[in-house]
Amino acid sequence: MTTDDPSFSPPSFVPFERLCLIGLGLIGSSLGHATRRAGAAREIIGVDRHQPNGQKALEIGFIDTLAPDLETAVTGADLVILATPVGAFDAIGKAIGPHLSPGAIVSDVGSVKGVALDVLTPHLPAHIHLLPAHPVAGTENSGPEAGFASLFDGRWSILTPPEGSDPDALSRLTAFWEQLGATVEIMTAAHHDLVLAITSHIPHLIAYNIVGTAADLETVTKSEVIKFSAGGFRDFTRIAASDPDMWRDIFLSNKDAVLEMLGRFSEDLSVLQRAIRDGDGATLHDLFSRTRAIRREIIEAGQDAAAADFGRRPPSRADDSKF
Ligand SMILES: NC(=O)C1=CN([C@@H]2O[C@H](COP(=O)(O)OP(=O)(O)OC[C@H]3O[C@@H](n4cnc5c(N)ncnc54)[C@H](O)[C@@H]3O)[C@@H](O)[C@H]2O)C=CC1
Ligand SMILES: O=C(O)C(=O)Cc1ccc(O)cc1
Repeated sequence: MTTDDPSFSPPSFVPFERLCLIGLGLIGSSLGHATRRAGAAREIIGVDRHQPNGQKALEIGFIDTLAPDLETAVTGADLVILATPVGAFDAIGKAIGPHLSPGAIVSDVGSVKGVALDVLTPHLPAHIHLLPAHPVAGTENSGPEAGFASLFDGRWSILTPPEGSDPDALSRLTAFWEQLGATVEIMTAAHHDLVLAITSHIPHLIAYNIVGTAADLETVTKSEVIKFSAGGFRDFTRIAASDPDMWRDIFLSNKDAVLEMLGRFSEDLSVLQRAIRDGDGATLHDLFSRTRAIRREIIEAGQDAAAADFGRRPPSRADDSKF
């Protein structure tokens, strides 16, 4: 755990009795596999709106029981994790609120954290510990068959506890993520959403846009785009293959931070546009040299930006003063 708050006690590992996973796709299934591997919960209950995904989860075996509905799923659970697109959180919070066990921890894995606090808080009784989380680990794939136990190994899991959160509950959730292989970082939801807007959300928007632009060109055929796609474009197509529901919800719920970062991005893009128009090679070369140095720093710190290594934490803390 990396936190400056002196009120936290070092996490000790006590497995949860009953983990409830709401949403059994890529992240829900990875949570199930990783929890089993670590022995971090004695029992795993799953529920999914899409019946075939629930059945598949049982068949693969990363849950013990498939609940017929949300109310049954959360009954008796001491840890409930929402692993659905963030747009579903409001309705789920409303449905589970009255059925949660006293003292249960409610968490999530959503890619936007302000929304988790805003929409879940009003639905939860005072005895519930709401502790939102975001594992910075994933792939472009979806569904229960896409998950795997090592997804969180060596990755960051960012926790965004609201002010006044119970230190023991926070300590237990921290220990849980550490058992799953992640390193926990604690920050405010607002700061998380700003940082992830530039490191994850805008890159996805750029990928969706560039692949869309290429697909819509009149003078270049789609088969030419496929045939001659160079490495850079292929990387964009991987990211642009990410789940449409999930990413629609991310952009709609992190609107302010994404628009703020998009404004900066557009300004910088205009500078490049002007440099190209003016034949200003020095400006282009200066930027490309600076960005090449950043890539080298990431690699030296052990954070290879290759797809499979997205979000992997460095072996020692990287100097993040430049980011
Ligand atoms: N895909 C990724 O790489 C990462 C995703 N996340 C976050 O994790 C969450 C889940 O994403 P994935 O697992 O990738 O999505 P996914 O599409 O693989 O799985 C989502 C599952 O939730 C189910 N679901 C949707 N609405 C539901 C509802 N109202 N009640 C019950 N089940 C419902 C779907 O049927 C599906 O099985 C999202 O909030 C996303 O922002 C976080 C880190 C990485
Ligand atoms: O596959 C990739 O490149 C990703 O970016 C995965 C990812 C998607 C969403 C997140 O909130 C965190 C990680």
